[in-house]
Amino acid sequence: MDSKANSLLTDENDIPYILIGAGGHAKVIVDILNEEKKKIAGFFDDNKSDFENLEYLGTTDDLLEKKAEYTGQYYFIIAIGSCSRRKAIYIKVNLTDDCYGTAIHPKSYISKNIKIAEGTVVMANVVVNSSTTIGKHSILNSGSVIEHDNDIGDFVHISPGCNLAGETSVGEGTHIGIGTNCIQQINIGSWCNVGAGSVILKDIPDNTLSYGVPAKIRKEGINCEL
Ligand SMILES: CC(=O)SCCNC(=O)CCNC(=O)[C@H](O)C(C)(C)COP(=O)(O)OP(=O)(O)OC[C@H]1O[C@@H](n2cnc3c(N)ncnc32)[C@H](O)[C@@H]1OP(=O)(O)O
Repeated sequence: MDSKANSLLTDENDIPYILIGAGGHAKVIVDILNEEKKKIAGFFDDNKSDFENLEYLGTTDDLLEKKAEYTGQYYFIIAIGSCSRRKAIYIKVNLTDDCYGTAIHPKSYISKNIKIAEGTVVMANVVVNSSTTIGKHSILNSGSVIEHDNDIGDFVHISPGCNLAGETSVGEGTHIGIGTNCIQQINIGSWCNVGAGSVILKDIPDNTLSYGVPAKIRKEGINCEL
């Protein structure tokens, strides 16, 4: 890759992005970065070398080998929908946190009074209200509403059309299924899987599968981190 042009970069907004992953989730991130008028320098993927007319840069092993030449020149996003795979790639490529950027759709509403950590992706029509914290490498998928004073962990996926009421927390790696609603002041644990269309009325412990209206625990001790 020609990095000469990058030595002329002066504005942080001009720093090009590199995606790790080239599936359906990555396609949506490409759209968001295009909407944000960000440049995309290419992608790494272990299985696919042809994606959205972007330059193929190699496998994650290649990235591991060549990462020094990318550091400080690009923002990376791990563009993989699975929470456990996203974390596994994060551990494997071992880039420092400042190597990661965010992708935030311009047609989302994000309160100025919140924190979103590096690597996180916010899709179209998302609302994030005041005093909420979103961890790193998480996904707020299309049309989800994260109310005030939420605490969303790292590697979380809030699927399209979910509504989380105020003062709710979601632990690391948890996937909340499409169209789920959650009342206020609920604690959802780490590495949980909540099924589509659930209504969460009670706290959900770590490592559980829950679903239904109201959501009930269907399986304990699941380890979707592995
Ligand atoms: C942009 C994107 O695409 S983002 C991705 C969005 N995707 C999602 O949100 C997917 C969420 N996944 C689900 O809801 C899945 O059904 C899961 C994870 C909850 C369960 O999957 P599995 O463990 O494979 O369950 P399985 O399909 O075997 O179903 C077992 C039983 O639970 C029921 N069931 C499964 N999911 C649900 C649900 N969400 N709500 C109510 N009942 C359910 C099934 O009907 C079945 O009932 P039965 O035994 O009476 O026939």
